[in-house]
Amino acid sequence: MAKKALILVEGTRNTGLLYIQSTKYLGLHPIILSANPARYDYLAAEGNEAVHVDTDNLDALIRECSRLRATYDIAGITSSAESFYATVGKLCRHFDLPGPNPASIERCCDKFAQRQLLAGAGVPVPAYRVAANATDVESSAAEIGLPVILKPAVGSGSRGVRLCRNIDELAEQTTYLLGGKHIWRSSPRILVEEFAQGPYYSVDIMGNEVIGVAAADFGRPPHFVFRECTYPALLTDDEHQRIADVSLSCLPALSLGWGPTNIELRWTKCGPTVIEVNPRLAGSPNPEMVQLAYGVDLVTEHIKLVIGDEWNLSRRHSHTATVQCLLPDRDGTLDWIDGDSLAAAIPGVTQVKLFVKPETPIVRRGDYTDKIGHIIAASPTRAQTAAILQRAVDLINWSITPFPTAGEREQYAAPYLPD
Ligand SMILES: Nc1ncnc2c1ncn2[C@@H]1O[C@H](COP(=O)(O)OP(=O)(O)OP(=O)(O)O)[C@@H](O)[C@H]1O
Repeated sequence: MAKKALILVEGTRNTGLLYIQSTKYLGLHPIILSANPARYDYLAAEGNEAVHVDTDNLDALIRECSRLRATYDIAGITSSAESFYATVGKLCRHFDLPGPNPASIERCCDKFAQRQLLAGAGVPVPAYRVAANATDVESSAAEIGLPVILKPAVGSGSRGVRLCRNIDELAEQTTYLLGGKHIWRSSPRILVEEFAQGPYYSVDIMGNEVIGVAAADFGRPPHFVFRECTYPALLTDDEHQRIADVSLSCLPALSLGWGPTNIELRWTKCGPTVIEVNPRLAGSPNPEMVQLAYGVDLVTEHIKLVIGDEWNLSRRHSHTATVQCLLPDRDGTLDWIDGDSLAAAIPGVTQVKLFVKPETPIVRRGDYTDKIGHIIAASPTRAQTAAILQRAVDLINWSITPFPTAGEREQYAAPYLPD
């Protein structure tokens, strides 16, 4: 009998590995299709099967999956990467496998189209405009009123997202987005949005069911780099219900509801306001934290759905899990970083990850790549988790020597390619 395999189209820095591990846990053989398998260090390290293919080309992907079908029983196709999730939907349709609706995913990934659909359905969203040039940005900001958020209409990881508090910041960010530093995959479109002020919440939905709600905060403005995130968010029953209701109202508005959806909100003076609907699982470490807090393994349950099995979303416990991100306070060369082993040895610390090695240049871009590591702690109570995490964080130290010349900073701050 042919071996059962799960095809993963590309991946993400951390969640991709979770998908591989869950695939194996379910007794399936993972096969990764990638335009550049070398970009995932976890592929070589674990001896996983990777096939080199142009993942931007649907026909090439169909050919490759057809070829693999000669050897394997393909149980399902999925991805942890948002930019390939619509393609996954098309592949699933082609091979008659369970999968997301590709048209819904495509619409949802366009933040302007998403805003229009949500606003049209009466879901609370910040005021928004779309702009293609500096003049449009200025007039949109004038209509909405400062402060505003500027962000690319398509993107993830907070890349290019910035709070603009005055005209100078607005001009600076417009130049950044349109002046060649930001890489656009299609013609530039900038969203200009009202700054929805208030606490931030992230909601994990599977199908039509809210599984978890986290509260998070960010490093220093004008950027939005996650600093800390806790499951479950501290909410009254009524607040939880209002967040769940607004979140679930996004699904019919966007024709979503198959598999995982992650919704980001802020609780403004008008109540829960939707910042973004992501038509996929939240990125790592959220799935790990959902497992610690509620005992539900979202990645494994997603794969069960993908291969046509029944998922089990029942909560097994109610703990508090918090991640603290390690954010550098300056640019320069990382001389050393230590304390990770000591921190990891503290009971209740479940994960200590460092993403950088000594001698690495650190250039903060104001997005998710600024994180140099994170620590996760979990325990049955909120107070205990906070105390464990504080002990662990206090053990991690590092030193960064500023770059000697501005030129050196520029050299490392060269534009980077999207995932
Ligand atoms: N209009 C807004 N009002 C308030 N905060 C906002 C607004 N737009 C974006 N943000 C903040 O910026 C962060 C990143 O924005 P957004 O989610 O749109 O970008 P992204 O690139 O899709 O990021 P991610 O992949 O993390 O979801 C949000 O988590 C939110 O905290």
